Amino acid sequence: MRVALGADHGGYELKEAIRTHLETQGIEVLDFGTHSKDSVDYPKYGFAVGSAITKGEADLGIAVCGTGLGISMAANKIPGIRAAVCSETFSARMAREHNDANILALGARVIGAGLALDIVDIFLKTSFSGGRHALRVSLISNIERGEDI
Ligand SMILES: O=C[C@H](O)[C@H](O)[C@H](O)COP(=O)(O)O
Repeated sequence: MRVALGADHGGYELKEAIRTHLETQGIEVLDFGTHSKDSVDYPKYGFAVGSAITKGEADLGIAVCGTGLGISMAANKIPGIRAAVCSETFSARMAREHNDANILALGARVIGAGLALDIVDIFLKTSFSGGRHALRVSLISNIERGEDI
């Protein structure tokens, strides 16, 4: 599995912890920055993570900012991206099982690193369950294409 990782300055330290956590498990990480605590603009990093997925360079993504909100909003503007902000493990599991989310967004100013790493593990190990949920996800794609559903 290849995981695209990105963060702004608010998420930098958590991103570093996530990268170490994933690499320790032998998971390939594509780190799109940022690489310091200097102030940067979160849309660039949400775009980088989302683009890596839609280009097929990564299977899933993890995007971190202060709240997870701005970076997920930016990523969700890319057709085919379904970024979910999760602050607990149940939502992370459902984001994959029901919504086929391809980016996990985390708020480094919202939750601690211990919980964040549990959320990451659950997000990455859970598969989309398909079935009735596949139709619903396809309806989201229809909206992206400007179709009336
Ligand atoms: O949704 C946006 C993120 O939470 C940003 O990390 C946050 O807005 C950055 O704020 P500041 O520039 O005050 O560190």
